[in-house]
Formats: sequence, C-alpha cells, structure tokens
Amino acid sequence: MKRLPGDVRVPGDRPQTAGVLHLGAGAFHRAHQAVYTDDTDWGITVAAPNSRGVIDALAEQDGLFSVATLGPEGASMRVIGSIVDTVHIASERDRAIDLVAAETTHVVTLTVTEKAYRDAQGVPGLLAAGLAKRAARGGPPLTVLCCDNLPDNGKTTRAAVEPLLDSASKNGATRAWVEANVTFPSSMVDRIVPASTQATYERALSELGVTDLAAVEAEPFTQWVIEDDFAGPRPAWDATYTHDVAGWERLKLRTLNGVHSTLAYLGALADVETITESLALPGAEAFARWLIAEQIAPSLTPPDGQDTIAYGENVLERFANPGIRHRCLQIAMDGSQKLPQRLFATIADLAEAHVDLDLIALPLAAWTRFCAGKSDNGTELPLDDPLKDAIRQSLAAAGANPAARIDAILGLHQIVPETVADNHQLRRAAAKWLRELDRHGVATTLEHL
Ligand SMILES: NC(=O)c1ccc[n+]([C@@H]2O[C@H](COP(=O)([O-])OP(=O)(O)OC[C@H]3O[C@@H](n4cnc5c(N)ncnc54)[C@H](O)[C@@H]3O)[C@@H](O)[C@H]2O)c1
Ligand SMILES: O=P(O)(O)OC[C@@H](O)[C@@H](O)[C@H](O)[C@H](O)CO
Repeated sequence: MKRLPGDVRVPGDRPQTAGVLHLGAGAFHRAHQAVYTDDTDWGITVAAPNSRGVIDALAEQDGLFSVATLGPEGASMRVIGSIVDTVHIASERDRAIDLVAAETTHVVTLTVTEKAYRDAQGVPGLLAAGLAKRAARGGPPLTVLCCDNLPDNGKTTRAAVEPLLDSASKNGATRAWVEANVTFPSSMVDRIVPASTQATYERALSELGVTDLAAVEAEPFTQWVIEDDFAGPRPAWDATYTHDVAGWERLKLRTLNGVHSTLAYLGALADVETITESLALPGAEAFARWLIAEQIAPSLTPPDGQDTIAYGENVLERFANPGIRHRCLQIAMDGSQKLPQRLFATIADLAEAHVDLDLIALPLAAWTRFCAGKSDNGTELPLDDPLKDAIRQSLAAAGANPAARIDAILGLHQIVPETVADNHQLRRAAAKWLRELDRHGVATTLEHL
C-alpha cells in the first residue's frame, strides 16, 4: 500500500477477526457496509452465495479493494480493509453454517437482492441451519441485519427464516432460542452503486497503479438508518440509530427507488442507456418532479424533519450525477420483486385517500410495455424477472389491446394488491398511457405531457 499515490486513502491497522458475517458479495456491500465497517475496528467475512468471482478477487488481494467516489467534480479513491475473510456458500455450505453459529460472529448482514428472501432453500435455509447450530451450542445472541431494499426488511427476513426453524431442530427448541436471543432489526440503506464494468477496473488501475478486480464505483451520498435493536455487540458504525425505520424506508423506497424504476423503464423503452440519460430526455425531469409532488408525497408521512419534495429534489440531483453510469436495464431487472414497494404501495395508499391516479399510472404503463420485450426502436429488451413466464403468458393472452394488457399485469395477484388491481381509475389511466406509448413512444409522450 506504500506504493499507492498519496491522495488515495488507505486503511489503518487491519482487524484480525471478523465479528460480522456478510451474505452477498455484491457491489453495494463493498461500497456501503464495508466502508462503514472500515471506519471501525471490526472485520467482515464475506460470503458469496453463487458466483465466486468477487471473493476470488478479494482473496487474491488480501481482502483489499478500492471504492471510487464519483462526484460531478471528479473521482476520489479509497482502499477498504475491513474484509478479512471470504467463504463460498455454494461449495462451502457447512463452513458458512458454522460461521452463522460461531460465537465470534455477532452480526450477520445481508445484501442478497429482493428475490432471495422467497427462496427457502437458499439464504433463509442457510440462516435457519446456522441458527439451529448456534441454539444447540447455546451460543451468544446474534443480530441479523437485512440491508436489502425491502419494506420492513428485518421483519421480512425473520418471516423468511422462522418457518424453517422447526424443521431445522425438530423439537421447537431452536424457535424458542431464536425468539429469546436473535434480533432482526430493519434498516434503510442508501448509496447509488452501479455494477462494476471494465471502465471501473481500468479507472482503478490508472488511479492506483495496480490491478483491482474487486473495485467498485459509487456516488458521494451515503446513508444508513438502523433500527436500534441489536442482540449483542456491534461495530461503531457511523449510522443513524432509531426506533422507527419504517418512515425512512417508505420515503426512500417510494421516492428514490420509485422514481429510479420509473426512469429505468422509460429510459429502456426510449433506447437510452443510463438513468442520467433517461432523466435528461425532454420532459422527464419535469415528470419526475411532478410525480414526486403530486403522487409520492401525498402517499406518505416522512420521518420527523424530512420533507418529501425536498428529499425528492436531492434524489433528482443525485440521478443527474454524470459520473455515475447506472444502467436502466440493471434497475429494470426483477420488476415484479421491486414494484410492490416502489409503486403499488404508493398507489394503494393514494387510492385509499381518493387521490387522482393519472400520473402514477404512467410508470405502470411503462413497465407493462417494457415486459413485452421491445423498445420504441424495436430493440430487444431482456425481461430478467423471476415471474417472467407468468408475465409473458398473461401478456400473450391479452393480445394487443392496451386495456387488456394492463388488466393482465394487474392480474398478477402474487404482487399486485387487490385494491390496486380493482381500481377502475388506475386501469383507465394506465391503458390511456400505454396507448400513447405504443403510438408515439416515450420521447414524444414525455415531451407532450
Ligand atoms: N446497488 C445499489 O445501488 C444498492 C443500493 C441500496 C441497496 N441495494 C441493495 O443491495 C442489493 C444488492 O445490490 P448489488 O448492487 O450489490 O447487486 P449485485 O448484483 O452486485 O450483488 C447481488 C448479490 O446478491 C446475490 N444474490 C442474487 N440472487 C440471489 C439469490 N436468489 N439468493 C442469494 N443470493 C443472491 C449475488 O450472489 C450477489 O452476491 C440490491 O438488490 C438492493 O436490495 C443496492
Ligand atoms: O439494487 P436494486 O436492484 O434493488 O435496485 C436498483 C436501484 O434502484 C437501487 O440499487 C438504488 O441505486 C439504491 O437503492 C440507492 O440506494
């Protein structure tokens, strides 16, 4: 590290052991929790569920990697030293279970994407098996801290794990032990971290003078609001600790993520690559601002001291950061797992309050058109979604009629609440927008709003 350029921030004394086990070796963990932990004296073992590319790179680099913070004024580089060990769950499942059970592990954090919580065989099963072992040994209390973009993400994690505990121990003893010794706080996490690309590795090489195949890039903004419900010790993370995370989650998921997904579908249909480019389409920024003021703000009560419109302005400034190339298609992925909390919850609350639903019907129409798999130019758009088959079958049965296609999407009962599916005003408005998008495309529709 002595050979690195002087303006690169490097870690101080490295931790020797890991009190945190992190599940999910993705880009976000490296630019968020790993950075917060680097400012403490704790270490992390990172567990990769499937692909081992990142953990192999980390192991090769003694756990070190760089985060490039990209602001409108340029980049700054920091080397992170908080990752002290790695484990590959797919090929070392027993070791991963042992790490959940280990008395040296005090906190398990997770960034495994929204869909992972529905896969009982995967991460929830691993946690249940680890907790059963910990309970059988009478180990110390444990905090399981979800850092995925889900509402009530602590409760969601607990609900995914709890039903598996009985089969993990047979006599109900694990469930009772977990009840008394394990907490699942919720948290709101925020930092825009696009998937690393060849350009990320080239920047790292040119700024550091060494190859870094675990490098990530992120925006300057970072936030972490954690429910103050730890079962045992925790790192001294410089986060906000509160007893009410729900308000923060709602504000962020509906405003930042809701508008992110909206711009992702509009941008993909308009054949632009990134969110910044989508926001720059004529009419897009005005639409986003209008959506925040007229539909998102009236749907929620922000946490004390927060104003949804001011928060939304800040979000739009972050989306406009030219240093961040966040691809529309990355954000568009897994829409069925994201839109319930980013869009449908907003619509449900607006419908209950009898607020007009015209504007918020446009993102629904954009997602419906995106799901058909063709952009306005006729380019193929990938539908990367666990409900892909159900979505495509419903759309195929609906034919070309916009109202029938909206009904097909709203008929996905696994993800669309009944009050949203049955709302006539929403259905009419969404069908109208879909007709506009079919006839004129996104660019013209936005320009003439
Ligand atoms: N990237 C961001 O800007 C950002 C910001 C806030 C929150 N998040 C949260 O972090 C999550 C991960 O984002 P990322 O940028 O690190 O993505 P990524 O694609 O880089 O990493 C995803 C990780 O999840 C794992 N994973 C994927 N599907 C899984 C499954 N079915 N079961 C178990 N593990 C699975 C992958 O193996 C990988 O480790 C997001 O889904 C989101 O909930 C991301
Ligand atoms: O990471 P995902 O796939 O859940 O969602 C894509 C983006 O909306 C998201 O990652 C945001 O960049 C992030 O939530 C900002 O904190």
